[in-house]
Amino acid sequence: MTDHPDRNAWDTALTEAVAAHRPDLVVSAGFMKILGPRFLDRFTVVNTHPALLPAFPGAHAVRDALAYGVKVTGCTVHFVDAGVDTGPIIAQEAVPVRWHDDEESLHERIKEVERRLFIDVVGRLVRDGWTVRDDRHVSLKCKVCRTDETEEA
Ligand SMILES: Nc1nc2c(c(=O)[nH]1)N[C@@H](CN(C=O)c1ccc(C(=O)N[C@@H](CCC(=O)O)C(=O)O)cc1)CN2
Ligand SMILES: NCC(=O)N[C@@H]1O[C@H](COP(=O)([O-])[O-])[C@@H](O)[C@H]1O
Repeated sequence: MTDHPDRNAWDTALTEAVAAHRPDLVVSAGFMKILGPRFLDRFTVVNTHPALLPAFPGAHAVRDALAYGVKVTGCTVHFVDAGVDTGPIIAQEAVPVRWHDDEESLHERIKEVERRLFIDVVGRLVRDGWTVRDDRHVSLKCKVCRTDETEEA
């Protein structure tokens, strides 16, 4: 971002650079910048966040969860919208907080879950598709039974 005069110019440059690859889906993990409106208008973006949203949004989720004293945290895979970690939630998984945890140990345990969950969810999104109800509620399609997962619930 320091190579551009402002966020708008960065947003435009990033959009054009990624568009050259013609992605069907953009995924972000550890991308620590807020994506701009031009980028989000052009691409569907999926992000992994190291907390159980809506709890602990932002750039320091693991630190904030520890400071709050939660006993359970986790990770969230979500679509990215113009807000900060406010996009529709696709999947979540809980991770227990241990009494001896510090930010590094807890974050590493969360990452172990993310590495599996993120890959699984992105794979299912691109293979089987998804639906979003009321602009908020995401259902992954079940290829075998050809229904939305939530219809089975
Ligand atoms: N428009 C969006 N862009 C991004 C989102 C999002 O939800 N909406 N998620 C992030 C990833 N992320 C959390 O998962 C996240 C990353 C960074 C920040 C943040 O506050 N960044 C600051 C700079 C912080 C720093 O450099 O330490 C900033 O951009 O001003 C919040 C959430 C991916 N992009
Ligand atoms: N708010 C965004 C955020 O905190 N993202 C987090 O950065 C880590 C990247 O791990 P890595 O550096 O080992 O790839 C991941 O835990 C991801 O959820």
